[in-house]
Amino acid sequence: MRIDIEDLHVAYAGRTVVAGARLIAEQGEITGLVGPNGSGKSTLLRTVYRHLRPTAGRVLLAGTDLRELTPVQSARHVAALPQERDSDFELSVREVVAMGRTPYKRAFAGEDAADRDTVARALADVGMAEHAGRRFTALSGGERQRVLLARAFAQDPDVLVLDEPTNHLDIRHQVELLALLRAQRRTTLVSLHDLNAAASVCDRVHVLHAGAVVASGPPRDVLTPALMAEVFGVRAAVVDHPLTGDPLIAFDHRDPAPAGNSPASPPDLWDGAADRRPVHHDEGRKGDTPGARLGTARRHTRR
Ligand SMILES: Nc1ncnc2c1ncn2[C@@H]1O[C@H](COP(=O)(O)OP(=O)(O)OP(=O)(O)O)[C@@H](O)[C@H]1O
Repeated sequence: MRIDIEDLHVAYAGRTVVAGARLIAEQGEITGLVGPNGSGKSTLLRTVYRHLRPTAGRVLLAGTDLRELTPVQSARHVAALPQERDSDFELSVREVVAMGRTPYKRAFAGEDAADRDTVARALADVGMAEHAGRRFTALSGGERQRVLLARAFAQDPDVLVLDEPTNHLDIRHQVELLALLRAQRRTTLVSLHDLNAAASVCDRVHVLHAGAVVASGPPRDVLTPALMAEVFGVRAAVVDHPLTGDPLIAFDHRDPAPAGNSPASPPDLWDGAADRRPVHHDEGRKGDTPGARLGTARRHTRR
């Protein structure tokens, strides 16, 4: 199922933190959301899993405004791994994962064989099958993370919304999780701080800056040295990964900001104040905004 986010505005106590964000997560693709701290990634994702209501704009699920669906209807289609990881369940690991089946159950109905299979598969997918009987609160941060991800998988959703799913995971489990997302081919909208992970796993990425999407497209087109400098305020080179051929962003950890450069305020990212359209690399792509090109961003060459 495709997700369309149209001119989304979200405010906390009257303070707008997402201002006119617009993006598409295509059916079966992995769509990445990247951006500096506080740029609005979690806030945008919260509107997709209905933790927050937009102050303006819409979120469409396969063309239907989410507000037209009941919470149960949307929970049958959209599962989330939120950033606020509820962690005080006095439940077993298996019971936490079984909560993912709730949208499919009548009140007080028990589990059937299909539910049990789905829960077992979800636990196995995240490598937690042998911990099924343990108390959730006795797990490490990374283990809890994997259990909450299994709960989202157990919901058997068309759309996965994942806020920093690799947080707390060691590198092996990060790689396994990203491989699993790729293999599942569900519509996935995922925020990631690890730009190299985003470059290797995402079909396309959207860069949020101060609540607006300022660049969109395949990772190789978007995650350029110019964007690293202008949005993140760091020096970086982009090379081909020697093992995979994916873009590999090599950061200069010794010298954070390029000489004389600090992260730009959003309007500086547009070419021309009269035409404040964000930078997209999907020109001609149905439903995406055609736009100006960011500074020295490179043209798409691969993928
Ligand atoms: N519950 C809240 N109440 C008030 N303001 C909030 C709340 N949650 C986030 N904000 C503010 O909204 C802005 C966007 O925050 P958000 O968490 O969406 O950013 P983010 O891009 O996910 O950040 P990070 O990379 O640090 O996780 C920030 O200025 C933040 O302080």
